[in-house]
Amino acid sequence: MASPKKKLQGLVAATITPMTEHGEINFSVIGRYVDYLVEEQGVKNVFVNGTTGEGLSLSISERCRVAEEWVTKGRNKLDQIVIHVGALSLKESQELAQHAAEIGADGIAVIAPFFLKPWNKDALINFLKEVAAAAPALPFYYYHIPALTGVKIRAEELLDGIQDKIPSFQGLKFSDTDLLDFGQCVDQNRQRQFAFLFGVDEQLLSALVMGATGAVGSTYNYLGKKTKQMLEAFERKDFSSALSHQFCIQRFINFVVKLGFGVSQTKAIMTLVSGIPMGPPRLPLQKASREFTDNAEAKLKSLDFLSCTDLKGGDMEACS
Ligand SMILES: CC(=O)N[C@H](C=O)[C@@H](O)[C@H](O)[C@H](O)CO
Ligand SMILES: CC(=O)C(=O)O
Repeated sequence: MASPKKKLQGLVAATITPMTEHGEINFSVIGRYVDYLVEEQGVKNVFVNGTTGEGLSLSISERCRVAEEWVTKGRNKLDQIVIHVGALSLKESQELAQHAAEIGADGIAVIAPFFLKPWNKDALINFLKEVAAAAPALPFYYYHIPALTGVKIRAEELLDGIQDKIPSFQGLKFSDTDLLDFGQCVDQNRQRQFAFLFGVDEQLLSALVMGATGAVGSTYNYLGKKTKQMLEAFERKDFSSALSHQFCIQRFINFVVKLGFGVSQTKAIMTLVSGIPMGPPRLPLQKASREFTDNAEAKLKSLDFLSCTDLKGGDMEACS
């Protein structure tokens, strides 16, 4: 059985894949990106080539090169680097898993194949098992994101007996709002040392109550520090501060969701907050509009998520 050096816990940033204006991957800024996460956001775990990283929009060789760059630049700086290796083709997924093992990644994660879909638990488990077997020494995480894959097999059902089939199974990344399903994953696996990583950043506090051991999300790229304050308040059982922090984060996410929020917008926000050019997304996604970026910037400033000198105290709505 694969045994991670340390259980994956706390915040995990779902990394953005930086691109040039011409749509090529901008490998040159990944080193700076690692330093920014560690030094400015206090985030030391990353989830590479997932939804936010446009993993499914990259070629296999690009995915390998991105993974290599994170592993190289993250060495001695990051705690854990998990590579998403899900693909529609089992062969490609296995190739990516093997590659992740070769370069020394700390774990692999896989989504359900989403074009020709597994229609029941056994079909999905069989697919996942074959991918995991290509990198048997690497901790394996199932990435549950039914709204995007269309595969609605409940995580609770999938986890039942999963280690018998996939000995390297170490945890779940749960990107859904069904807290009954999530809570039952935790409740039914109490004896096992699984990582339960929640993936809906605006609802993380509810998932912590249900037993989440960590979180993977796009907003931890730029709200990592803020979210850590919430985790710390929760740890010390100061639930009223934890709730204030969650509401503060919600005010921002609610604002951008109403404007239309996705990977393109995440790239624009991260460029603003970190100063590192993340560039446009790759087609079929389209670049966030100037209007979006201006509105997001004003909101970030008023919530004090972005240092600013041009706002008067009266215009601020910063939370403690
Ligand atoms: C669909 C999607 O990309 N979900 C992300 C991770 O799973 C989240 O981090 C969201 O971006 C975040 O919760 C904001 O809605
Ligand atoms: C949010 C997340 O986990 C992803 O981008 O894959």
